[in-house]
Amino acid sequence: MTSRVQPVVVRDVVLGEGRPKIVVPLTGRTVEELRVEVAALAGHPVDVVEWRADHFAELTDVSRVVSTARLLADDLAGRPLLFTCRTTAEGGRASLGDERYGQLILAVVESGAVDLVDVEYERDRAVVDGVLTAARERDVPVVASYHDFTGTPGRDQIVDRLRAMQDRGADICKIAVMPHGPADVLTLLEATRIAHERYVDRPLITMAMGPLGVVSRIAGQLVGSAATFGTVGRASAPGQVPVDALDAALRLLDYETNAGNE
Ligand SMILES: O=C1C[C@@](O)(C(=O)O)C[C@@H](O)[C@@H]1O
Repeated sequence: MTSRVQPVVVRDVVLGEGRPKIVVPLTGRTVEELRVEVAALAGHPVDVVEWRADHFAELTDVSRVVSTARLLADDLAGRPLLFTCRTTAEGGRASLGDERYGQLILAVVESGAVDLVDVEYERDRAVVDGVLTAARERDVPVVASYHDFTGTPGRDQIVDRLRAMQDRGADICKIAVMPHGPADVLTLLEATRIAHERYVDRPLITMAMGPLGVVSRIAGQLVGSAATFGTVGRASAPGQVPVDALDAALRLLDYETNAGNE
């Protein structure tokens, strides 16, 4: 099977090639808590760090958010930093209107402090397009995201949404769903495979959340999901597993390195 995916390279991490990359969220409320979380990453298999800024107590102070992003990037010493402000509509904590949401993300992109930025695809169209344009100018790859915390859309709906993200110019297309039974998990995996093999030529990140969905967090290489979120400390979404176990599972399922075992 040949992959048509154009990998996204952030520092020394290649998304869209080989084993899925491990992303760890930081959910501290203060600068001090965040720095403790960064220090705790030492010795763990972590490819990318996500700052879930919606947990930050000073989220409404844009310059404080930017200076904190810089500080975290320094502390991370070369590990890529993904900036995410997850709103309440998508399972996060930030209740920001479209305008303030857009201003915050734009300020972070324009600061040059982060390596990747998440934008919620369902936000106001002009806001999403504004972020995509600014990020392109600054060479900051954009992860377009969509979360359904209530259920799992049908297979074709998931595929269509991933394609729509690509058509709008996202560099990476991400969908998280909530399964209510094993069939929902299989729907998510099958939709990912179809999008990856037939329609989307850039990295995808998909997951079924909650305990039922754990298999989707380790099966990415099989179906074409380029990254998976795991924990060092607190989880940012239901079903995330600790990174050491996650890494062991990804290695076990790595069919490229298993090829010699036939
Ligand atoms: O979008 C995602 C995926 C996620 O919701 C998960 O289910 O692992 C975790 C979030 O931190 C991240 O922004």
